[in-house]
Amino acid sequence: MAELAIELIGVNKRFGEVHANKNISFGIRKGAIHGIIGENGAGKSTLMSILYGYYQADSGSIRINGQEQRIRSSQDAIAKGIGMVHQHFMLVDPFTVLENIVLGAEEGVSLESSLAAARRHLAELNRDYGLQVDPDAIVGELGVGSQQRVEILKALYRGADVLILDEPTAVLTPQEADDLFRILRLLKQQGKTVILITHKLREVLDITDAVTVMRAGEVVGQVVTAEVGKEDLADLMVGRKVNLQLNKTPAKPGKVVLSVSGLNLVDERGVALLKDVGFELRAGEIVGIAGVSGNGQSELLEVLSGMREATSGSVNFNGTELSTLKTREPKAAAYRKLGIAHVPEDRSREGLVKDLATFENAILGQHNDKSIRRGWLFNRQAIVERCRRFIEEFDVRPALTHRRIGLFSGGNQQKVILAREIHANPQLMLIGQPTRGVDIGAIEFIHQRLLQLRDEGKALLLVSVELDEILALSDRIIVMNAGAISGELPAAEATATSLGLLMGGHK
Ligand SMILES: Nc1ncnc2c1ncn2[C@@H]1O[C@H](COP(=O)(O)OP(=O)(O)OP(=O)(O)O)[C@@H](O)[C@H]1O
Repeated sequence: MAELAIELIGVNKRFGEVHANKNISFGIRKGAIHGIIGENGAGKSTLMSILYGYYQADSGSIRINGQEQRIRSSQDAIAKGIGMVHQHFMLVDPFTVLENIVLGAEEGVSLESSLAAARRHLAELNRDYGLQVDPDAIVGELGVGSQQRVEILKALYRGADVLILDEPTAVLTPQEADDLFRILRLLKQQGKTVILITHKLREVLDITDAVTVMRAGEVVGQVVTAEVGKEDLADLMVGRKVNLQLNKTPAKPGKVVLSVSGLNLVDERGVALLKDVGFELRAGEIVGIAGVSGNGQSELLEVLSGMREATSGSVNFNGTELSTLKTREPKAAAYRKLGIAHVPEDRSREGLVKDLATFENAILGQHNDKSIRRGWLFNRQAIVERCRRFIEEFDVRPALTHRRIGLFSGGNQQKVILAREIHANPQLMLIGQPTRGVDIGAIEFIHQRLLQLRDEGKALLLVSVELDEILALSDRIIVMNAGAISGELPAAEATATSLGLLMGGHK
């Protein structure tokens, strides 16, 4: 049997009443790609944060290459050969790749000599691992896929033998994800150990050698990937049978609810973010907007939800021209009153107030709703009661109305936002990345709920970087590239490849 790179033995971690890691024990083989999967809140990130020295375990021990080690900080983890690529990159945008890589790893030598040595070392790493990163490129000007490669380079430069990647493909196109996997396979070939946290079972099956499955803080399975299928993994994760196939009947589109034409948005630096965007959306249909992040989809949602003013163009919602709408309140509030709900892409910044309790978040944007007021005052009991219903219907875990929402895992936060927005009974729902970072059980639930809304006659505009999601839910698909619409396809005719090409700007 191959040696173990990492062994976790009886690791426990509590955050107050939440037992995030319960007596976790398992090993990771040297030179393997090891997947860690589990529902939201299962404890994956906590465990990896312990391994990377962010948190200290309450009890238990860690062996690296057979030696028991205490990892007191991230610097300590790096010194012991563990590197981590986070979901949110930790790079300095105005610096070059080379400067980013040297930053913090100068080790007392002069910057000049360390830069020259780093350049040589970088060229070797680039060659050995097929990373193809230009050392002189400005990081802020690189695409997401390249920035991720810079993070990998940074970890390798610091001597990582074990590389932890936390949901690395969440922001990548299918082509970029394939490229990342090529790199991970090269790392494996060269004897590196890779730990991959992901919610995507297809990736787990494609690339990992073994998988650890976590549920509610515990390890509930440790399997050899070649011996299992997608359904086995899904069932293990969720603890019940999961229906991976969506039950979707053909749409019955009704009247036009949203009509957008000639929409342009130019930012304060004169950069065109939206270019002559136009489309229609009908009641009872889901239109998906596919695209690599940063190609105008976010700005489109911002304009349609009233958070940002377009430079020119027309947005007509149910006969009301929104671009010239006169209101005394903020536009976003006025749009809500007209019947537009919004599930924002960045849920923690725009969808929630992290320091407020769940019940307070359950009514954001709906403060004028008479059923939760007593004259000028709020009816606190009614608000908590409404929140309790949301928690029950959407299976929010833990089921605590007064817990700070920021302490919930991403998937559970998303359920609270969806419950709130659906409760407003809108005619149009603008939905950004509905299942980003959300586990498979919750995705199943959210997808069914969105289809149900469609079948009830709502119009849904769905922005997602997940092509599988766009393909599964949409009736029509619009692709955006560089701020413009690069194509439109009926969902039945679209494939990941045809969309991927349009996303890259190929017509
Ligand atoms: N700093 C913290 N303070 C309090 N509770 C926390 C903290 N970090 C995590 N938790 C709680 O610990 C549990 C495990 O969270 P963790 O982030 O490890 O799960 P996860 O499996 O990584 O979930 P996800 O897939 O959503 O990223 C959750 O209930 C979470 O709310």
